[in-house]
Amino acid sequence: MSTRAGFVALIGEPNAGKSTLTNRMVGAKVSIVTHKVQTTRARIRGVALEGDAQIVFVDTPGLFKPRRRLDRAMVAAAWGGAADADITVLLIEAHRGITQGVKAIIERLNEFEGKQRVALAINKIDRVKAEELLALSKAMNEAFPFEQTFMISAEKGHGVDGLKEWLGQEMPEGPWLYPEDQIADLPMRMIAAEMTREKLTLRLHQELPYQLTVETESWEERKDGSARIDQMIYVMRDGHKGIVLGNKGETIKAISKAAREELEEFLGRRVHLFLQVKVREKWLEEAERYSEMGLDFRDGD
Ligand SMILES: Nc1nc2c(ncn2[C@@H]2O[C@H](COP(=O)(O)OP(=O)(O)OP(=O)(O)O)[C@@H](O)[C@H]2O)c(=O)[nH]1
Repeated sequence: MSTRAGFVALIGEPNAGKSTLTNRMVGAKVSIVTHKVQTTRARIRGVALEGDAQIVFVDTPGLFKPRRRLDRAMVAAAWGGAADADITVLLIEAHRGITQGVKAIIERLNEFEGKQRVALAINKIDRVKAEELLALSKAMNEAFPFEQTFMISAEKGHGVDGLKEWLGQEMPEGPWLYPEDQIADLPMRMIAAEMTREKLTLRLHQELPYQLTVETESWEERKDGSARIDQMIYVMRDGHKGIVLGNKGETIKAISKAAREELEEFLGRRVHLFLQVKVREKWLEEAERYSEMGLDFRDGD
């Protein structure tokens, strides 16, 4: 069977319904909310299956009109995420029409000059009358040549199947990006490891974050309702170990604190997190490391 897989960037103003739409497409399956795309430009909202296609929805945060330099840089990064995606879906709210925010997004879309495939999804159609909807769709298509226009209610489910079907068909041929069983329910141990890896990525510079991996080694539920979680950070060189630990262990302490706080928030209870660092020169070649990450390890890859 030939499979398809690709990325769909969901863009839209805050509150447009991006999360509601993703949850609906992903269905009962848990979305990988914490997983960052390696570039850290985009966040994965969820992975949906449509026939033989795997659709990875990525978020492009912060689509607002930037004033400060930093904000502009963030917005540029967000648009980078959209440029990397196979298809971009602009989600707008039917009852709000073409707002200033939507206008600004269209302006940016026009800068892609036809290099990016863009579809329009008018959401919350349950809040407007049919005539209004048609007028909005016409005005939007005059402002930008959308490849397709979908009218949906992410909350009620109307029109969502049509959108999903179309996205599935349009994904490029290729192997799935995530193994099927991993999407359904990403084990908590892996989510916890991802959280620590994210903190390492935020704190360490250059390529180091790509040269390490984090595994949850044990997870103990305690009588008082808290959890004790032990994780191992594998690095490739002694020097890297020193960097991860930091002066007097400062770096690892800060990472551990940040990861623990996020875990506590996620789990809604107290967590005791213990991190250790081990040098494992060849972890990239060890099959076991891959299965822990939910990836297939094949000889010769
Ligand atoms: N009436 C109606 N409300 C909807 C629909 N879809 C989403 N909403 C509501 O719109 C609000 C925002 O939805 P979210 O999915 O959180 O929006 P979002 O775009 O993910 O927001 P950010 O994560 O802040 O960017 C929620 O209160 C939803 O219940 C819809 O089809 N109809």
